Amino acid sequence: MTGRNATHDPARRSWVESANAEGTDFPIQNLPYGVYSEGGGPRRVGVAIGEMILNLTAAEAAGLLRPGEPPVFDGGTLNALMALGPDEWSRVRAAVADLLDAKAGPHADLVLLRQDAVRMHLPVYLRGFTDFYASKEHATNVGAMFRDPENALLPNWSHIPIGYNGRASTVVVSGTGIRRPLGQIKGPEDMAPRLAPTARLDLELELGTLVGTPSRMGQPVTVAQAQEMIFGFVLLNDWSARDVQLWEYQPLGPFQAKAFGTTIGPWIVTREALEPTRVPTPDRATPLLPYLREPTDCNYDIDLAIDLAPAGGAARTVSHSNARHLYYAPAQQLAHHAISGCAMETGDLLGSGTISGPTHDSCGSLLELTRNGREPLDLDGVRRGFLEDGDTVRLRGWCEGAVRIGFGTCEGTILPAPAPPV
Ligand SMILES: O=C(O)/C=C/C(=O)CC(=O)CC(=O)O
Ligand SMILES: [Ca+2]
Ligand SMILES: [Mg+2]
Repeated sequence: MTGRNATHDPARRSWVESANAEGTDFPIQNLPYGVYSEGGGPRRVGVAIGEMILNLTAAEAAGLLRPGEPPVFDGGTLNALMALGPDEWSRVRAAVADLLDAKAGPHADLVLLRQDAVRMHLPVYLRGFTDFYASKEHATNVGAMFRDPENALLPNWSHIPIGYNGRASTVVVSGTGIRRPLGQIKGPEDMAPRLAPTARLDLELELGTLVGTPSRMGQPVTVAQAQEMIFGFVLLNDWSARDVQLWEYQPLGPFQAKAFGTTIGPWIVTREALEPTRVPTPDRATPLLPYLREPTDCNYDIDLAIDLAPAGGAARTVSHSNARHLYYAPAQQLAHHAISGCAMETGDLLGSGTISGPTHDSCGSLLELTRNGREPLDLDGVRRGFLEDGDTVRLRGWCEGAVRIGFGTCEGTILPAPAPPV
């Protein structure tokens, strides 16, 4: 489904008053999906509306969504809906919007809860996690620091979306503590490697793409088909241990430096909600091979921000970026992932790669913002090169169009390292 429909109408209002408030991330035009529980009860699928969550598991059981069809909201994840494909995603989205429309008014079978009264969970049973490297600014900045400032971008970068296979097992929902990892470290002055807690713990500002429709093993997909396979997007923080990374990454890429934790936001903003914010990828001097060419605008104009708070201190915004800087759009990443015949599955997560913009204050990692720790940030008197125990990182994302479409927040606090195994 492309183009605008009634679910994008900026004049539409909800009977849930907080959804009509200026500045809310969750007006009736957004309707992001999440999974929550209340008081230790079972997991429910819900949709964010203003400050509230609408219980879709209950709405479906009451016959208000997809009447007569097998349920999709009773499994405690979004996977069953994601597997149904774009036509059904649109129909469900339109039905949820109708239930919440100001003209409808509350219905006795609709269960609304306050978002601050529930616990959020991973919204999807994640099958795989692949992380890309798709911001030219980030790749240039890191290449200059880790390798050669004269040839910062490796020759393959302008032709191929570079990626590595991450770990779905340690993808966690916003609010989960992140334990400082142990790893092998060998600095340039060290005679031998040692096992130690990372001293260069970093964050990475990314957008996560969730695959809905699967592809078959042995069967490549076009960029246009890949676009239709995407169910939605989440904020994503790909925590990274830079000292571990530098020692381990050649020749096969990051391994333990990025396997200890990846945080995603609780709300999946659907691709359909973001339709009005589509923009083209940046200009490129090197033409892409035909299988990677963008048939129509495949990037999204999503403002992004990083807030950092030391333990007990106030949060400061340390970077502002935008997903439109991605040189390879999510659909191009997905088409590349499937070109070998690699099967993509419902519940696969693709990290965009760190999204850095063209200016220093739009960099998406501390590695770049502090120039590898040499120029620490000043957080109201507290200096930070890399993350300390107790620090909290919060990512935010939003689109400022005719209406604001927001992602909520993606947060994590650093916990002290474990004792080494003996
Ligand atoms: O340039 C390198 O050697 C590695 C850079 C990264 O940190 C890899 C990564 O996670 C990709 C990204 O987030 O853009
Ligand atoms: Ca990354
Ligand atoms: Mg990770």
